[in-house]
Amino acid sequence: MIYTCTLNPSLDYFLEVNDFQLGQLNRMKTDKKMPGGKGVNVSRVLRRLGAQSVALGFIGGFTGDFIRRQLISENIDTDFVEVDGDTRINVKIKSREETEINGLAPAITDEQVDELLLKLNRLNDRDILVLSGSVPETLSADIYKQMMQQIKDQNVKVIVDTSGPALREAVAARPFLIKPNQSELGGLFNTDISSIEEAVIYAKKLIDEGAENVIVSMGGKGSLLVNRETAVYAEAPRGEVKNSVGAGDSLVGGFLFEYARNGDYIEAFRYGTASGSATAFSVDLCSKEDTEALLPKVKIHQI
Ligand SMILES: Nc1ncnc2c1ncn2[C@@H]1O[C@H](COP(=O)(O)OP(=O)(O)OP(=O)(O)O)[C@@H](O)[C@H]1O
Ligand SMILES: O=P(O)(O)OC[C@@]1(O)O[C@H](CO)[C@@H](O)[C@@H]1O
Repeated sequence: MIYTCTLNPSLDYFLEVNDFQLGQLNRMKTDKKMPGGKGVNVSRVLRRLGAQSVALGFIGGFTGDFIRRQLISENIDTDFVEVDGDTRINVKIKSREETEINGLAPAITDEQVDELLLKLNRLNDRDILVLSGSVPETLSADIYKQMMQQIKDQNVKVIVDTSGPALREAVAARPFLIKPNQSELGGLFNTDISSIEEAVIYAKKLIDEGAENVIVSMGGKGSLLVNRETAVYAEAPRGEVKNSVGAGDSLVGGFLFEYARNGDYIEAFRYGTASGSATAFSVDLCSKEDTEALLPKVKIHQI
């Protein structure tokens, strides 16, 4: 089974404004509320592609209820820990440019953390655990590392998609896969990464620090897969971008879906890149049909 864990999920409030003006009254053209947070998106992508998963993490309040109800309506299993405050609302403004304002997490107690950690005891070597998204302010930045250390003898494959100190700490616990985007990768080394060659150099440093596979997502430029054996670049297909929120989560979901199906890294990488692009070209997350139509357009280059 694939488990996704979202410590900081969100109700994503998407709104479209014709010509967004800072400091003015703007009126919306359209709006939409969606369950969000990186692990939640991975679960939704997996479902759309045809795979089951269990969504773990913390939810609370009316926004948390909304997320749970939406996931259940999409036939996604949930096993969240309830917290007292409301799950945050993240605002995604689409105008000439995309602007995001992500909210603050509700407080989480030590008992609630223990309740989540207890759920990990049931995982075994046939399971995959996706630890995705930011760490709530009230939790320790090394929480992902702690979770991985707790289950290290259960031989679970762990994927980590986060940034900053939480990612740096998690790398030391030897994840199967990490997926920083270009700026998150640069952020780990206090540098700006501007080329594929530079991204390979820094991805290799993360392999030396403990990650087994590193996928660097680079928006419209595509993505990079680096491990001890290979370094490959996938050129993303071109198309009209409708909403890039969740493109990175779709890359993770698509990779996992195909990897769980046939165990081939390169084909999984191609599928993930196509899923990311299919999401960027859709209003919601990718569909299986759109993803598979893009597969032949993802060009893989050995580096
Ligand atoms: N403009 C685009 N055109 C084509 N493909 C895209 C575009 N933007 C994203 N993608 C696809 O989606 C993948 C992931 O995108 P990106 O690097 O933006 O992830 P991210 O920054 O983690 O996104 P998010 O945090 O919103 O989920 C890319 O590797 C690419 O395959
Ligand atoms: O604040 P975080 O946890 O880093 O990111 C949260 C978020 O921006 O990421 C998802 C897209 O990847 C959205 O659904 C959600 O709003």
